[in-house]
Order: sequence, then structure tokens, then C-alpha cells
Amino acid sequence: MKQRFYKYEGAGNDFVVIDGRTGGFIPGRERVAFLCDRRRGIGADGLMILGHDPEQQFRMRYFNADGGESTMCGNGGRCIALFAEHLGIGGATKRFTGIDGVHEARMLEVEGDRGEVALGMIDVPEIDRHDGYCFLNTGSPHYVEFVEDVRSVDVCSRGAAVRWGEPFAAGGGTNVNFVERVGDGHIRVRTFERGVEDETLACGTGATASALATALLSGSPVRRYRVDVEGGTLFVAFESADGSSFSHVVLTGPAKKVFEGEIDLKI
Ligand SMILES: N[C@H](CCC[C@H](N)C(=O)O)C(=O)O
Repeated sequence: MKQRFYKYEGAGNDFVVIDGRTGGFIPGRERVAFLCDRRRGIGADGLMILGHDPEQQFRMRYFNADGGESTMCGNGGRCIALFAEHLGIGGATKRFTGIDGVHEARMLEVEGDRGEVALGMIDVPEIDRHDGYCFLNTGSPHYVEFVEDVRSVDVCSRGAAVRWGEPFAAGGGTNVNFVERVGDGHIRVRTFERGVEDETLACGTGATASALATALLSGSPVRRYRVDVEGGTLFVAFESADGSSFSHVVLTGPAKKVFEGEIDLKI
């Protein structure tokens, strides 16, 4: 069975994207893992399906590279909004349903295969502070640890140890972010992603979590963060009256269509 697919990336976080409106694509775990396999398949950190939605312009389903359906993907949300633009769905502002609720995406700039997209994220009413780290949910669960120099962190081994260790393993695991403060409103982040089981070049919900945790711990009045990640730069803006609960959270950054093609789905 031939399946048409599209490849998008947002700050280096990359995705196979399927137009699921015909309903013909069944996202079995083995099939999704094959499509995301960087040697035997197309290769990606995750896979997204754009589908019909009864109320919004479309629906987003997100699957990690291990084949499992997962929680919200911030870079994926920005990429699927550009995909919707390329399909002629909606206008400069798009509204879609994700697993964590309705999202609004503003197409700040679209030039051919590239775009700059601002994605509304869920509110974050609280951040759990622990000894040595913060834990919060920005649509996906995130552990955030502050370090002197992110470049010196062994992200893969330390990330895996946190992701599979207690207390997180019992609860389905977590994504793991190491954050270096560059300046007021400027951080550098490296992320080990659950379900990719590796460091990714960017993690949108992770960049968001890292900015909000920095705002909480620093007490800074800054409400827009520049987040430098391995794959580029993202921006996180938010409102907060008390510096500990957050609303109007917006993740902004680049999205790009890399290629499209057809693949023979034997499984
Ligand atoms: N791996 C994450 C989902 C994707 C998050 C990331 N790609 C993003 O941009 O937010 C999880 O299973 O919690």
C-alpha cells in the first residue's frame, strides 16, 4: 500500500506528517516506528497525523519515534500548522485540537516551504519545585535542571537516568531538560526526549518548560525568553501576575517543509 507522506522540521526537531483526512492510514506502533526509523524508514523524532475535527479546523495526533502515541508536541504543533497552510486549511490564524486541548497558531511569515509560527500553549498553573530540579507540564511532562554549562552535560546518559528513574518511570516517564542561564530573558537548553530516547535538536514543550522554570526561580519580571537550542532559536512569551502561574504562553520559531514522497507500507 503506497502512503503519501511529508517531512517537516522545526528548529531541527523533525517529523513525518500524514494527511489523515481520508482515514486510510492506521498508526500501528510497528508502522509508526518503521516510518520514524532513521535507517530503515524515513527517519524522524516523531510522526503527526492531521485529521478532521468536529469543532476546529483540524485535529493533531502525535506519536513518538518509538511508535507510541504521546502528549503535546510544541515544535510539531508549529509544523502541523504550516502543513495545514500548505494544504490550504484555515487562514493566518489556525485553530486545531491537540491531545491537551485547543491550540491557536499564528502564521507570522510564510515563504514557500518555510514559515515562522507562533503557537499558543496550555496554561501552566503551577511548577513543582524539588531539590535540584523543577517539574511541570506544558502539554508534555518536563524535568528541568539548571547547570553551569549545558555543553558539558552528558545529555544522553544523564537524561536516560532521570527519564527511567524514580519517581518518573512509574508515571510514564518524563522529558529531561538541562538549562544554562545566559542572561536575563536568555537561556540555553538541551533536551533528552521521552519516546525518542535520545537528545533532540529542539523540544518545543521543553523550551517552554525551561523558560517558565527560569522565570519562577529567577523572579525576573521578563516575560519573553530567547531559548537557544542545538537546532536553532525559539522564543517563549507568557503572562504571569505572581511569577509562579503562567497563562497566554506562546512558543514561536521556524518551521520548514523538507520534502514529500511516497512509501510502500508493507506493515
Ligand atoms: N517526546 C515528548 C513529546 C514531543 C515533545 C517535543 N518534540 C516538543 O516539541 O514538544 C513526550 O513524549 O512527552
